[in-house]
Amino acid sequence: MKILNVDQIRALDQATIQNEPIAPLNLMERAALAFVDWFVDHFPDTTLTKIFCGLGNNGGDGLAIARLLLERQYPVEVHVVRYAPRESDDFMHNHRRLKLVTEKVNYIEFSRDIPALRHNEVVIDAILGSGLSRPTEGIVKSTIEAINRAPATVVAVDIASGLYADQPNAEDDVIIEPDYTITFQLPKLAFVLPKNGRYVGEWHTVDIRLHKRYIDLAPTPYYFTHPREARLLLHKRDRYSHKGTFGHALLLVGSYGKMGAAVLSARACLRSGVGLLTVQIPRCGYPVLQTAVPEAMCRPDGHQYVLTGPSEVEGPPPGDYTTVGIGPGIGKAPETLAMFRELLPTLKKPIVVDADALNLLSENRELLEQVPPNSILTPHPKEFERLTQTWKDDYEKLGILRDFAKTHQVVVVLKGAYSAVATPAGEIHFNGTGNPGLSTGGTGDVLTGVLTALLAQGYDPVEAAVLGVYAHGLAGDRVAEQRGPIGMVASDVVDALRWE
Ligand SMILES: NC(=O)C1=CN([C@@H]2O[C@H](COP(=O)(O)OP(=O)(O)OC[C@H]3O[C@@H](n4cnc5c(N)ncnc54)[C@H](O)[C@@H]3O)[C@@H](O)[C@H]2O)[C@@H](O)CC1
Ligand SMILES: [K+]
Repeated sequence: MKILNVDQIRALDQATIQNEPIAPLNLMERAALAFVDWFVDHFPDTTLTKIFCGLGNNGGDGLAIARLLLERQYPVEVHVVRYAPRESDDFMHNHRRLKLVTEKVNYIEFSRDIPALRHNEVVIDAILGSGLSRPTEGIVKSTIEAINRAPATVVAVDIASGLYADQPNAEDDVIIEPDYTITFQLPKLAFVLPKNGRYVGEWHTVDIRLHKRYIDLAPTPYYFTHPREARLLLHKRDRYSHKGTFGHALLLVGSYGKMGAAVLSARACLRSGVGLLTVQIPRCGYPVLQTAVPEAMCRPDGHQYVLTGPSEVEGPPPGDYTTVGIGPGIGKAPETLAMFRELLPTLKKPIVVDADALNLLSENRELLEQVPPNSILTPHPKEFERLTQTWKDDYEKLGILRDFAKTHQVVVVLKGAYSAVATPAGEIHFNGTGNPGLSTGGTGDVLTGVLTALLAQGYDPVEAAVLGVYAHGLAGDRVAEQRGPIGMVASDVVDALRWE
């Protein structure tokens, strides 16, 4: 699904109002209803709910939510933060409507008006939404600080008050730290940026039937991979297919002391549907690989400890394989660099480049030009920084990422929470699967195996990256569900891969 910027979100609201057509007040009612449906499902017990409203349309949503919850017998307290003399029209309409249901609306003008908040209460934050245009200050700031100090559960309407939807906040901005964000229709860019984690919490979109045609036509470089979209990428298997149909991949992996990386990438490659797999490892890894991964063919390198290229076992040149995956555990020995340098010009089809192969690229930048177009590079942020430059915030990082993918015509998977897949066309697809349990040694090697397998099966490289990252994260989520994230190891992730 698309991620739109604030101007586009505003235009989308207007397009919905004009084209459906629907009165703005009714659209607000629809948004409030969608929020309340989620809320009632999630908080079925009628705990005391304190709703904090600003004076714009986010506040209007809050007032409508208050009325709808009161109608459902929820004990609700409304607190309007009166930071300015004027309210929006739809705020005023909803204020009048609320007054028909309850007399009790509280106003916060001074700090002493801020109510106490207890741990068994739920706070709904409807102070500021996507209309945020400056840092929070005065009574808005004090109210947010009080909410953040409180032990109550906090649910933000649309976006946490004080958080910009599509531009960086200053370090000292005061922003709501919600447990949940319930946002309308589409996620906001701010939600998928690592620095904002605590200003988003767990986020969900609720459908308020905004104008589909506007969304379809709106230009944006940013996408979030919906599970439905990821599943659609999966190739169906013909019952008459044979192992040749799914390609023959070559993995160049491992070195003395890092043969685990070779095993993990090989096992993940096989578990991701590759037809045939050959793994080239330094000679010392031969018994390891033949024992741990009997399904793979093995090409022992001429060198005992590191990869150098030549092998005693006859085989086609790397360029003849359907694809090549290189990097996990290979180290940076001069002989390995020499091999890499010789190898690249012989490859014409997209490959997967990871780990130490990326570090070799950073240290020998002229090699970047030799990487076959549409190859997939899978750096974590440190590796990406070495490949490019440092950034001052997540937004600048996205710019650098898009430029890099476009300039070098490669697909870059920037790993982390919400891994970002940058395409040669300059788009970025954020992934939502995965959990902190994946921050453990070897999970990157697993991803290399997954992506290599998908390329071998003929997936378009962008689709391979989007689907592979999604499936890898989902496997991690399955493991975390079964055994918790802390004890998760990379082999578990291999075993939990499923393609359906
Ligand atoms: N436009 C629509 O049709 C819909 C809008 N919806 C809601 O409307 C929200 C956007 O509403 P608004 O555009 O009124 O904006 P907000 O409610 O976010 O902000 C209200 C006003 O506060 C002022 N403001 C900005 N930064 C401030 C700050 N730091 N301190 C104090 N005041 C500040 C701005 O002048 C803005 O007009 C969305 O987040 C969403 O919750 C929903 O009802 C869905 C439909
Ligand atoms: K809000």
